[in-house]
Parts: sequence; C-alpha cells; structure tokens
Amino acid sequence: MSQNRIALHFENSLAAMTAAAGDASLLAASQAIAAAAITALRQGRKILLAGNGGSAADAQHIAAEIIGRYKQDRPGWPAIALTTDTSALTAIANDYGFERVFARQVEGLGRPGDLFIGITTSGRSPNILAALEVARDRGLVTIGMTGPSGASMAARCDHLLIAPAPETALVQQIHLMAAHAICDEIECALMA
Ligand SMILES: O=C(CO)[C@@H](O)[C@H](O)[C@H](O)[C@H](O)COP(=O)(O)O
Ligand SMILES: [Zn+2]
Repeated sequence: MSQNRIALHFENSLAAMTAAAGDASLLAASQAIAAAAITALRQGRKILLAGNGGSAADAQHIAAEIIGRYKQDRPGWPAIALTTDTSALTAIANDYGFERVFARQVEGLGRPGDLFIGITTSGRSPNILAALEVARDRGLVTIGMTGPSGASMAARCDHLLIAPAPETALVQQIHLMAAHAICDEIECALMA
C-alpha cells in the first residue's frame, strides 16, 4: 500500500512537471521574470524574496543560487531571503503582527528598481500579499509565484508565475523547476 502511495506520488509529480513544460504562459512568465532580474542586476539593484514554510525554503534556495552560484563561476550578485533573521522576524511579528514580517523588511531594505519575489502556493498568505503591496508602493518590481488559486495576485504583481498543479507540494516542485531555469537564464545572460 505504502509502496503504491509512493509510486502514485512520483507519477503525479511527473504529470505535473509535464503539464508545466507544456504551459505557454508559465514559460512566458519565467522568461519575463528572468529578464526583469537581468535588468535589475545589470543596474546594480538587488533581489528580495519571501515565502512561508516550504516556500520560505524555496526563497532561501533561490537567494543562495544568486548570491552564491547556480552553475557558473562568477561574482556574487545581491539577493536576500527575508525569512532567515529570527531576531527581525520575531520582533516584527511580536510588535506589529505576523502579517508585517516581510512588508516591514521590504520597507527597510527595498529601493526603487529592486525586485521583490513573493512566493505563496495558495496566493492567500497575508504576509506575502502585504509585502507585495509595500514593494509596489516603494517602486520595486513585484513578482509573484503561486498556484492556480493565486491568480488574483496579478493585481499586485508586475509578473505572476502560476504553476498549473492541484496541490501545494506539486506547485512548489514546479516553482523550483522554474526557479532553476530562471537562474540559468540570468547566469547565461550576465556572463555572456
Ligand atoms: O511545504 C509545505 C507543503 O508542501 C508547507 O510547509 C507549506 O509551505 C506551508 O503550509 C505554508 O504555510 C503554505 O503557505 P502558502 O504557500 O499557501 O503561502
Ligand atoms: Zn513541503
């Protein structure tokens, strides 16, 4: 039984990846996000990222690819995951509420022309929606990564990537696949 559940998970995962590979709007959004990041980094701007749970891990993963490296040896480029400073997170949550944990950091760190990437598979996490709002008000380029239920985030985002999958884990897997493709595109463009 357990073997079957695991095999089923693998098969569902493969189907989700196949659907993603054939989704023209997902590919276009990935391309647009890569282009926005390339422009920002060329201009000396930085990339801020945030998410909750597995998407917090994804935000950190993507920031590490950019400031460290994806595949190529090259200079470090500025990227910060807003999920890692427990002193800042606890102080902001304690004093202003959990909804402000990322918005407050965008307020302090974000400058016009920077990118803010908010990752929420449901499209409903209040702290990500609030951070996108602050980012937009402050002149950052706003990017959302979500799943099918997050389509309404388009109102707050310059670019919105929607992973076409029916559950959180599969949406996260597509996010990571897209993020790696975006990192590859950024590195190839900036190192050409
Ligand atoms: O990783 C997973 C599920 O795969 C969970 O930790 C998941 O990220 C958490 O439930 C998050 O709080 C979900 O938030 P969101 O993606 O809806 O914004
Ligand atoms: Zn997970």
